[in-house]
Amino acid sequence: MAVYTEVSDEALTAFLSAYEIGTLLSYKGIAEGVENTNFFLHTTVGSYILTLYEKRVDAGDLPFFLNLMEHLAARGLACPQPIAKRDGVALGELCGRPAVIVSFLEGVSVKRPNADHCRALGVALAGLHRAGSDFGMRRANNLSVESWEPLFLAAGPAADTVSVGLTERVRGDLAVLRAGWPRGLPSGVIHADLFTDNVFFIGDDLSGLIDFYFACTDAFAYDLAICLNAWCFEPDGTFFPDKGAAMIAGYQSVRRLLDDEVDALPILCRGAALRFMLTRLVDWLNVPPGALVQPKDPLEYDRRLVFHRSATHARDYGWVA
Ligand SMILES: Nc1ncnc2c1ncn2[C@@H]1O[C@H](COP(=O)(O)OP(=O)(O)OP(=O)(O)O)[C@@H](O)[C@H]1O
Ligand SMILES: N[C@@H](CCO)C(=O)O
Repeated sequence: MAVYTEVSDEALTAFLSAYEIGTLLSYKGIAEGVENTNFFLHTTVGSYILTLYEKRVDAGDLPFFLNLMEHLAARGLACPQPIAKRDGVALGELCGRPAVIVSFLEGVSVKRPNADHCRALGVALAGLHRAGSDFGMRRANNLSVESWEPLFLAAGPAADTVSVGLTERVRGDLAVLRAGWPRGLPSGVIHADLFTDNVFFIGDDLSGLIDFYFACTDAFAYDLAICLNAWCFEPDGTFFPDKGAAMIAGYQSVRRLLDDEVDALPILCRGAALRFMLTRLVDWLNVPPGALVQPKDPLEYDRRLVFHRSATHARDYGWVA
């Protein structure tokens, strides 16, 4: 359950009075997710998602995220659409937090994706990169390589209480990643958090993408690396080459990877794994008192890093020429 900010009936009713979405029938806090506070809203007009943005979302970035979702939907991508208030503005404030209502997407996320799911995700990811190619706004990735050492310092010596030797392992990764992080790769709008819980399927068909609140301007192949980490490993760190191969083939059926991107894939995957291990580690060590949230296990990504440290070529992830 990720509800960091409680919302009373009275506060929500007052908030909704600025919208033309009917009368509130019910609302419920949503269990999934760890970053923001989400409620399912059911009104006399339809179903919606109300999001109150929490610590990792800078209110100044919300126009980028909201305009991006509208831009992508206008190019046929199935993603939530911000609902504007009567004044034409989608961004509001509720219980002291920036708040937005978006359209509800049907579909379910898959907990254990198979190779077909991975292929479909690869196709959708490349489609997102293409649809975003003419988006007029930019946003730096504030969770890229430069942020990882400050994140690790925020975890501090308590890191080794989570896993013996974690500090030493992370220092080794940081040294390699800082020295070899690729620059100048083909870049543009990326999602940067396209985990299985942010992708919906109806039957075997991918039906929607959500949670664009880490979207930014960065290397397309880094987005693929994030997805390889999130979709092609077991929690114990086992990598499934058939899933990686399917995802990369799906991606390349829409957008072929350049040689530089292929060469960079192993270090991009290692960096992506470290990024999510570190944000999970900080959250694991800093659950706000009273927050209803189940933090995600950083060691799932510590175990993925064992695989990445030994990978030397994109072939290790299922890429074929
Ligand atoms: N537009 C939507 N339509 C349907 N369900 C949605 C929508 N947006 C969010 N949800 C539901 O709410 C859950 C949490 O949403 P979201 O992933 O955006 O929260 P979060 O805190 O950012 O989570 P994460 O940990 O993935 O970053 C989703 O897993 C999904 O079940
Ligand atoms: N999808 C992320 C949470 C949002 O950063 C994770 O699973 O660690």
